[in-house]
Amino acid sequence: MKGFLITLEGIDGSGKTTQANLLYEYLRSKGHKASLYRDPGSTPLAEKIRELIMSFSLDPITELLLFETARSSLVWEKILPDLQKGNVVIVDRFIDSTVAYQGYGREINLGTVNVLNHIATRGRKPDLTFILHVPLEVALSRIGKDKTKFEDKDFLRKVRDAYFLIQSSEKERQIYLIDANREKEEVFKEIVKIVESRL
Ligand SMILES: Nc1ncnc2c1ncn2[C@@H]1O[C@H](COP(=O)(O)OP(=O)(O)O)[C@@H](O)[C@H]1O
Ligand SMILES: Cc1cn([C@H]2C[C@H](O)[C@@H](COP(=O)(O)OP(=O)(O)O)O2)c(=O)[nH]c1=O
Repeated sequence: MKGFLITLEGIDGSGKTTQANLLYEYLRSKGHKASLYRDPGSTPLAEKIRELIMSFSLDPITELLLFETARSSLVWEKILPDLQKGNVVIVDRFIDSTVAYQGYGREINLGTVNVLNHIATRGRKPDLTFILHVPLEVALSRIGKDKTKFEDKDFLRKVRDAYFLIQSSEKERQIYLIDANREKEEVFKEIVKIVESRL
């Protein structure tokens, strides 16, 4: 399989974007061809869809389909071509977010979520996934006052538990649970060690 796909997952405020940026800069400094994307987003269409998702109150299925449409655009326009070129592709959120937020969080049938994830990604699974774990109170204090519709404590508790279930059930994948309630540099050291052992 060409290229290497790394995804960062975890509840809002767990530090994914911070670690994704650090990893991208690190890999480039080591001479790797690397790409950094966010899901939903990173194509003109997916960025528009991101705005729609965040600004409308949506029923769960419409929300699910919008996330999957954005992902399809990102996978087709960016991720698959970059992997084909042999890049290390880092994505801030991916399929596990949909299982956690729409599957467990919004209680949509998991089979439906998995089928749509498979269609949107053309079956390309991540080669390595980090789930960043922080206590809910820490995540909420990092987010601050400007909370989105996904950043309610009870909802995030369900999402947090879902990530634990994903990590313990998807045995055929490389999924690492990372204690992200530490200094950014400490968290990053652990991530880099794992990435280097896999590349
Ligand atoms: N290890 C950390 N310790 C303390 N604050 C952090 C840490 N990692 C990230 N932050 C801060 O928490 C906030 C959310 O981080 P971010 O990386 O955007 O998380 P996410 O992408 O998971 O929502 C930001 O203000 C960021 O600077
Ligand atoms: C990718 C994805 C994100 N989301 C949610 C999680 C986030 O609250 C929101 C926007 O993502 P994002 O801004 O990347 O999250 P964060 O606040 O952690 O930086 O979309 C889903 O509900 N399902 C999905 O499939």
